[in-house]
Amino acid sequence: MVRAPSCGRTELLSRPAPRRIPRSARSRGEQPGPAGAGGARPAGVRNVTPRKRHARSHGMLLSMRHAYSVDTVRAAEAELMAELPEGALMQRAAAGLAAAVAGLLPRVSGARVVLLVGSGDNGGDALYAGARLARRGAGVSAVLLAPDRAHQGGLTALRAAGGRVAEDPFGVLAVADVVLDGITGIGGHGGLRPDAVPVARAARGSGATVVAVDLPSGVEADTGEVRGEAVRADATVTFGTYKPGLLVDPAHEYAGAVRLVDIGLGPRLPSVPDLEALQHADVARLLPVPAAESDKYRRGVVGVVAGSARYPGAAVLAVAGAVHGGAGAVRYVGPGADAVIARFPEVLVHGWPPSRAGRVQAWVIGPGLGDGPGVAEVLESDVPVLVDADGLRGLDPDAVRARSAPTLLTPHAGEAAVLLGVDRGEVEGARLGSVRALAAKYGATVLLKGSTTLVADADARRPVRVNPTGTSWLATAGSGDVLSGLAGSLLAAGLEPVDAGSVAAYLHGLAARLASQGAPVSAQDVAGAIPRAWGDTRTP
Ligand SMILES: NC(=O)C1=CN([C@@H]2O[C@H](COP(=O)(O)OP(=O)(O)OC[C@H]3O[C@@H](n4cnc5c(N)ncnc54)[C@H](O)[C@@H]3O)[C@@H](O)[C@H]2O)[C@@H](O)CC1
Ligand SMILES: [K+]
Repeated sequence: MVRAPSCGRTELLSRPAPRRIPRSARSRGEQPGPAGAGGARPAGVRNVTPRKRHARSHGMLLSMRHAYSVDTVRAAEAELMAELPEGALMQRAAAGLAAAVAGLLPRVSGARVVLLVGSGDNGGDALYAGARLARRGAGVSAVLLAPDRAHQGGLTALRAAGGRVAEDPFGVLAVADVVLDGITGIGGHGGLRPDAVPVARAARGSGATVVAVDLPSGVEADTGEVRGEAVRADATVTFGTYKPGLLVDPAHEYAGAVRLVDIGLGPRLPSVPDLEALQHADVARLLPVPAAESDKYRRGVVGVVAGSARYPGAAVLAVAGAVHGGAGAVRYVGPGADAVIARFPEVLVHGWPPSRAGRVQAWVIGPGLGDGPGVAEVLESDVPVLVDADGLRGLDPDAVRARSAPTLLTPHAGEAAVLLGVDRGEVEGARLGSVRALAAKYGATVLLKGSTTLVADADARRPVRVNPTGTSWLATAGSGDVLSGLAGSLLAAGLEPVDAGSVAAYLHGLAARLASQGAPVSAQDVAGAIPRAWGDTRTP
């Protein structure tokens, strides 16, 4: 039996379990490395009571998780290596890797460990970690994908520790408990090469727990793209810092639970990362808190233009998100006023046009709007505007660029593809590039919805935010409407667009997890759980 490669969560599969950990039992996320690295565990939120224990056990009280590009990592590593004895950094990586793997095994002694070894230092990490495990009594076999170019020091260490080179790769893989994927790390590009594909597939099909070294081989570290075949890991042990690909789909999906091992890189990394993920403490810090003398205008009033004869429910759901989003009041303009009032009597409803609805500090326009009017008019206002769903159709970049106040666009991949004039698959495959391209095209902040929602600031120098609380239960009709109302409310409360978008995505995902408890959840349930999610982030 092998422990669940939870890394970020400490559960052990306590009953006899297959050597392969079922996906449903795998957690996703990170925790500080054994040497106390500054990472955070996943915002996985399954066990919600008692709250404090839950928040702590998920590491969500820690703040911002950062990811850096390969070039930045290499520069930081070079600086650090220049001050350390040769090979010291790799030994740190290998020690952290071996410790993480040992933590997955009930007993290291007697465990069957297979190393997939490529031609670079990623293979070196695997070999040195294999040597450490072999010294503790594991049976370690190395499958060399490029025998002439395998890391010589690592290979010598493995042999000296009693490990061996496998003569029958598929034979050893068939009976492995754990496979370490050391084919490529940050030096890999373009998916697995053909010779690596059969062994990667055999590892996946073997029932062994697959642990990726630094990154799942075959994924693009900088972008999260997967351009060919890649290793599907149950867990990834990454060194020094997260890489963007570990946090962004589709690569994120290949990484399994991610654990960060501290190799001392932190002080060498720039203060501004390429990508960042909020954690509980960050969200708690950003959430608006009404002051003693606050009135509704000081707290912010959000106007919602949503719904149509065809989609009346969208109005109710967008308003539901807005009501729970921290603004002092919600105004509604559109054909769904009766339904909105029936559900939320506290909402102020107004006749057309939006410009005569009274003072607002932010507008949300688009959910369920159909072909309804209003986008051009709302864009002319001098307050922040969030444009979602139908409001995005035919959206004029010049009209957005000409605005005096910020704009937040919240497309899903299909809508983003139309705005960019590309196929939906292109956006889904290259989410980071797509969200940046959209932000540049519109001069706006863009929230690209998905399992790893991304928020790119209008200012390209700022890091893209990736949301860590996403859950597939959110793929339900109307959940985007709730998100737009929630983000709009936060905009009205005075958050910057990038904060409003990323905090809304965080609360939205957390609310879905709290409401779902692993079962299907409706958009209304998600809206109803926002206050719990809000409170959860503030729980010390
Ligand atoms: N630089 C350092 O100080 C440290 C590096 N470390 C490890 O070193 C790794 C980077 O090592 P390298 O720069 O040697 O690069 P990698 O080992 O990641 O990969 C480069 C090698 O893989 C081959 N390759 C590239 N694309 C491939 C593909 N699609 N399929 C198969 N083979 C492919 C290349 O020909 C090259 O030989 C990190 O990911 C990390 O695991 C760690 O030991 C920590 C310290
Ligand atoms: K790897």
